[in-house]
Amino acid sequence: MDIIFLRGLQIETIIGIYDWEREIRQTVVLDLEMATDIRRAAETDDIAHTLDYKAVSKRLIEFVENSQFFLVETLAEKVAAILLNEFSIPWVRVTLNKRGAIRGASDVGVLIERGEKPADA
Ligand SMILES: Nc1nc2c(c(=O)[nH]1)N=C([C@H](O)[C@@H](O)CO)CN2
Repeated sequence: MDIIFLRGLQIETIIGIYDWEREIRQTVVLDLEMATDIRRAAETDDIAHTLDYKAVSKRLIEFVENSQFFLVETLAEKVAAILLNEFSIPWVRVTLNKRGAIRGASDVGVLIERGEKPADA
């Protein structure tokens, strides 16, 4: 199984359970691992035969910037669903970091895996 990864995608959004969090935008950081067979693209050297990580980042920036969820769990689940359903990715690992949300901790968030890992061809 091959993986296309995208790390450290910072997006500003409304997220949080407290009243003050509904009034401001906070940064979430996405790390993505997306199962994709890259061999055809490597043979043909053609973007049409692979997952376009630029298209993924554009779609997620647009979605997350316009979202207003309370929980990091909900946002991570929605991000995973977009990847599986709109980009036909069979398996994803999504790490959503609400950096700095907990005093004394550098990072907090969720890591989820969704879909089925393809068997190696
Ligand atoms: N499991 C979770 N716990 C908490 C969340 C969350 O989204 N999932 N959110 C908060 C607050 O919004 C926090 O991030 C603000 O400091 C608290 N716990």
